[in-house]
Amino acid sequence: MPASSPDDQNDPPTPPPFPSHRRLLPWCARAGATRLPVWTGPALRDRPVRGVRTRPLGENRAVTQTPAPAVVVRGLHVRFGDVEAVAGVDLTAEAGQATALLGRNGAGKSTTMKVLAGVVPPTAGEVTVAGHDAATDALGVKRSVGYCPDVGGLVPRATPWEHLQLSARLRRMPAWEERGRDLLERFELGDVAHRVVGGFSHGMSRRLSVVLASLHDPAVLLLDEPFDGVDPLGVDATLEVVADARARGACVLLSTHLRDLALEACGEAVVLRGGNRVAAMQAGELTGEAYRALLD
Ligand SMILES: Nc1ncnc2c1ncn2[C@@H]1O[C@H](COP(=O)(O)OP(=O)(O)OP(=O)(O)O)[C@@H](O)[C@H]1O
Repeated sequence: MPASSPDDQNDPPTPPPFPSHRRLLPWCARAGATRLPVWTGPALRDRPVRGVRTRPLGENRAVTQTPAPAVVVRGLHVRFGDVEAVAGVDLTAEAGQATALLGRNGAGKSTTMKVLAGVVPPTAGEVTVAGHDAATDALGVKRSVGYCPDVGGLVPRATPWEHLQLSARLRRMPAWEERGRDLLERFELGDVAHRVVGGFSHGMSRRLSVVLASLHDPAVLLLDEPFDGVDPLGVDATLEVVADARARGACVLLSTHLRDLALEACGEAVVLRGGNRVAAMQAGELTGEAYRALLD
């Protein structure tokens, strides 16, 4: 049996999964590569390179369109022991729409998001996400959504690349590496792709959580406080992910305290107070004055 096939001689060996661009070029030279492996390299946005993929997120990717409305919530109640966290929320969100969830601390935003993500069951009411009933088909809900929780969700001893690998494996995604690299680059996490996240700053962890939520192009994207502690470049990357999701027909729900960013990201706004929905309107109508009046 020959030591190597003709293909082996022509093809360079497989590169490490996420090499830094500095290590990649010597590797190609050593391997006698006649072609570069697919690699975007850091600072892609600032330094376009010939032959490097610059496809905008979302382009050429198949999307599972769900019939509108993608999210329906009717009379949602969530109780934790004696605490009524959500006390009668109604909400409808269409495919291709982004809706901001606003309200003071303890208003019930995160709890509503958790129900939409299929991680907390509704105590009462009707919740349908991408056609799946949250009370009876939590797994169907989980499969349809990408969820960035307000806190936690990351494994401190794993790296961003390992988080992506795990997420892709759980979702049985056959080809995800290029998408993963694109997202890490856009969120300026490419250089720390192999660093354990236990040492990440709060903003870095937030950015990685948005990356993980959007990796699989979910039909419903749920972002709970994605801007919290995030720098302006991270904010831009998050706005881009939201715009991309809307463009491919996904439904986005985004919880935040930052009214200005909510208006920038979303066309619709829902305001919660004391676990109740107190307003639903076009985001442009939510002036600072109107918002303050709704909070009091
Ligand atoms: N697991 C829990 N056990 C008991 N009470 C809870 C639990 N989760 C939430 N709550 C309570 O439910 C209410 C709503 O909390 P929630 O986190 O949904 O509010 P929020 O609008 O997201 O607030 P914030 O803006 O501060 O994140 C609060 O009174 C909170 O203390």
